Amino acid sequence: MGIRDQQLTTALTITAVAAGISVVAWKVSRRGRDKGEKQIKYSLQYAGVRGSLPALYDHTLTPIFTGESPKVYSIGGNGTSAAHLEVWVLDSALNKWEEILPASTPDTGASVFVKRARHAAAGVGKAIYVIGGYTDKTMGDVLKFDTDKEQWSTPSFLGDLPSPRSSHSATVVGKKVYVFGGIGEKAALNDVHILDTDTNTWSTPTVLGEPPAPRYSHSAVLVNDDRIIIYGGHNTSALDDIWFLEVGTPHVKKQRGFLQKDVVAWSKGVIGDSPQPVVICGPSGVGKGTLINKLMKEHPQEFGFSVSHTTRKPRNMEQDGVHYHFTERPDMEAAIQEGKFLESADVHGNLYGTSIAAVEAVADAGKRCILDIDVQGAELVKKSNLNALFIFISPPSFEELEARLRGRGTETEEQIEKRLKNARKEMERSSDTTLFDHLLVNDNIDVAYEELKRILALDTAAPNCGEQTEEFQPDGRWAHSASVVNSKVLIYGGLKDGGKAVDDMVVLDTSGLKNGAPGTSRGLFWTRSVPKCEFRKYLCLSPTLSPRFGHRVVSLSPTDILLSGGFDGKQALSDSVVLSVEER
Ligand SMILES: Nc1ncnc2c1ncn2[C@@H]1O[C@H](COP(=O)(O)OP(=O)(O)OP(=O)(O)O)[C@@H](O)[C@H]1O
Ligand SMILES: Nc1nc2c(ncn2[C@@H]2O[C@H](COP(=O)(O)O)[C@@H](O)[C@H]2O)c(=O)[nH]1
Repeated sequence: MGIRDQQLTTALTITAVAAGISVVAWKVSRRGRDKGEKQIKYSLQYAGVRGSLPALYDHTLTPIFTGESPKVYSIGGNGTSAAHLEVWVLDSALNKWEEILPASTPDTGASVFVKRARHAAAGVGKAIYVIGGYTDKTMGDVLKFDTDKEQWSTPSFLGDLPSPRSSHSATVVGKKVYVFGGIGEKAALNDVHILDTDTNTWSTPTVLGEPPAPRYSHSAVLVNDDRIIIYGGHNTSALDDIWFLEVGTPHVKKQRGFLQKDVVAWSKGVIGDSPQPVVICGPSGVGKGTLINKLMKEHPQEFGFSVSHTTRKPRNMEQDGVHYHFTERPDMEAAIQEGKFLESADVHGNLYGTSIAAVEAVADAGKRCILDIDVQGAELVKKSNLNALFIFISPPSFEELEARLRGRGTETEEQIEKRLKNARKEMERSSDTTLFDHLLVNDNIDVAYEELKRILALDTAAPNCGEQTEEFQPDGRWAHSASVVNSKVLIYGGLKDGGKAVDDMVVLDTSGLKNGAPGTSRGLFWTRSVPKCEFRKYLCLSPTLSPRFGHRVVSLSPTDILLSGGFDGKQALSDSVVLSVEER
């Protein structure tokens, strides 16, 4: 089969080394949902050197699962020596690397592989798709490697292939491969392409939301099985932003059904929790606005009002942008079609709605968002990913409601009649505990206000702030690696501005992930993984694991990560190391 054995060094095995080498533990505490200290501890254990590849970087590592332990294929890359840079395989059960000399294809009589680096590779079933890359020019071809036959082919695809690019990402979700970004022939890219390996078709989906800036040498890994987390990369400088490309979230599935097209959605990652929003509902004239005004006046730093859009005309004292964004129906309908609204409804003959931007603005100010919306809107928010607290305000009697509405003197008789009619329907929902968490009767305003404050203070589900006791924001980096263990994204090495290779690991904790498209993805936390000295001590068991970039990682199991190769600034590296990550 053309496999040439390479002499391998297997001086250390996983069990031999892992035993007894307690390496590092680190702790991050934060104030959050539990209002106490939350500790995240890992210990990383050096697990063994598993043979050696040629010294190389900017290659790809692709796992193919045939049994319990995968085979990992290293393809292409740059190396100190130009030879032996086609395909290598690590049989993780046998613990050894072997070079594969791919079988020739009948039409060419030779392997169709064209030497390349900074390409992307995606393993689906037993096939590996190699997309683009760079030799002496940027490449746009797509090759397929059959791991059973150990043979390359150049498949004919339907649809348009991604434009030539290198240092892009290709992430496998089911049988689809999502290609993002990279650097093209002229500039960095931020486009998304999908390869459906079932139909051999390339397509460009409808992309919802604001995309990240163009970038290359970023990392892309799948989290929650339904979104790809993109971190860092380079454009004109090292990037430190976090993005989610949602490919199978409920929002994306809903939009797919609605638009009858393939849809993906961008959501920007935000560090820290935002306080739980509060939805205040109740019939017109019950006193929602009066209660909210009191709350905002007494706690201006804690609460922020979500300024709705409406097609209703302004009342005397109402200011545009403060009480409402007063708008024309066609404009508002167009914005709703563009997906800019969290909810919208026809209320008493006018269109009202909460824009995503209105809620984001309050959350960005670190305040707890108050939404004053009708029951239809509350139902839609309930179905969204806002995770709000729902309060229904009820009048002591229908007569009192009518008296308040008339006493306010802001509506015509016709409008009052309409609002009272709708009030009866809304009141029927007041005790629906599937929708509302609290029912508050506004009889005496001072008593009702105290009750509202009690509800808000007693809501233990609501984090009071997103503050981390250990504030930490890593510098941007590119040509790093990322892998996921238990919702934690382990980011290792890479380059920082100034062009220096680094050897630190930072961890992005996504276990508290909230919200998402069509808004931001909140609840992320950075943790400083391993104190550097400890990590070095740990690493000194493997003297060759030095600062590096252009290395590659791949998950061998839910807890074991294989890291191989890279460039330390002077030379290509040939080591392969398994990090065994234990969370306690
Ligand atoms: N507990 C109360 N006792 C007596 N009057 C009240 C009480 N609460 C509010 N009001 C009065 O009732 C009227 C309606 O209140 P408000 O405008 O706050 O209602 P709302 O629920 O916000 O109405 P809408 O949904 O139409 O905006 C106002 O004149 C207000 O001063
Ligand atoms: N579904 C939504 N309902 C909203 C929104 N903003 C306000 N409202 C509700 O409309 C009525 C009437 O308000 P008014 O200011 O004309 O008296 C009231 O019940 C509000 O709760 C919204 O964005 N979405």
